[in-house]
Amino acid sequence: MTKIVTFPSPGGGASPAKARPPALATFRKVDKIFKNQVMALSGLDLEIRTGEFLSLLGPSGCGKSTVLRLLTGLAEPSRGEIVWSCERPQFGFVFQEPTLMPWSDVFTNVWLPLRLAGVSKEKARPQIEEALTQVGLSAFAKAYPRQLSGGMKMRVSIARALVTRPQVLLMDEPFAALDEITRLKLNDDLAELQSSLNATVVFVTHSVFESVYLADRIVVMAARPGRAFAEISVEAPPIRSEGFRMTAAYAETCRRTSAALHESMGETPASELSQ
Ligand SMILES: Nc1ncnc2c1ncn2[C@@H]1O[C@H](COP(=O)(O)OP(=O)(O)OP(=O)(O)O)[C@@H](O)[C@H]1O
Repeated sequence: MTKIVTFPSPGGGASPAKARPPALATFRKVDKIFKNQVMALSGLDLEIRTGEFLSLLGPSGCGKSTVLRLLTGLAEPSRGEIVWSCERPQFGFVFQEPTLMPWSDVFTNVWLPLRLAGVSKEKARPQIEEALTQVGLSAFAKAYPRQLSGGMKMRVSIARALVTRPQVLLMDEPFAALDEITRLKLNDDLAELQSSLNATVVFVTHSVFESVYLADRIVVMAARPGRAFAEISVEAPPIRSEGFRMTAAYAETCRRTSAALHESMGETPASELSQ
C-alpha cells in the first residue's frame, strides 16, 4: 500500500495550519492500464483542491501527464474513480512546447481556443487583450512567433490557455525546454500571475526547486506504476518572489522534497549518504 508522508507533520509546523480548501476533484484508487498493457497508474489517491497551486513531481514515466489526461476526460480510469465536487470545469492547457501557429501573429494565436468555440475575433478581442496583459505581451500582439524569444513564445502559450478564463490551468512541464535564466524569470511571472488568477493550477515538473518555489502543495509520485508517495505542504508568503528563494524555509523544503523524490525512486537521499 502507498505510504503518504506529509511535511510538515501534522501539528509539527512552525506556522499555524492554514484552512484546507475544499476538494475540487478526488482520485480514488485509480489504475490506468493502456491498451499495450502498460500500467501507468496503480491505486492513485489524489485530491485536487479548489484554488490551490498543486505540483506533481516525479520521475519520468510515473504517470504525471496521464493524471492530467484523466482530469480532462481525454482518458478514463481503468479502475477506481475520479469524483468531482462540481461539473467538470473549463480547462486551460500549457505544454512543454508552445505549439504556436507560425503563420499567425500573437493575437491570432491567442484567439485560437475561442475561435474553435465559434467566437469571432472582434467579440473575443477583450478577452485576448486581457490574456496578453496578464502575460505582459500587450505590445507584441502583432508580432509573429519567429520574432519572439523562447520565453515570450511560452508566455503566448500561457495567454492562449488563459483566454477562455479557465477554472483549472493544467501545465505539463511548461518551462522544461527553456534556459535556466528564462525559466527563473517565468517562475517569478507565474507566481505573480497565480496570485491574481482565480484558478486552480496543476503543474507537472521534474524540478524540485520549481515545485517548491511555485506550489502550495507538492505530491511526489512513485516510479511506474505511478501512485502518490509523499505530500509536502509549502509554507511560504502568499505571493512568492525572488526573496523566498533565499530563505531557510525554502532550502529546508527543497531538501525534504528532494529526499522524498529519491525515496520514491527507491534511492537513498544524498543528504543521508553524507551523514
Ligand atoms: N497512450 C499511451 N499508450 C501506451 N502507453 C502510454 C500511453 N501514454 C502514456 N503511456 C505510458 O504510460 C507511462 C506514463 O506516461 P506519462 O506520460 O503519464 O508519464 P510522465 O510521468 O508524464 O512522464 P514524463 O515525465 O517523461 O513526461 C509511460 O510508461 C508511458 O510510456
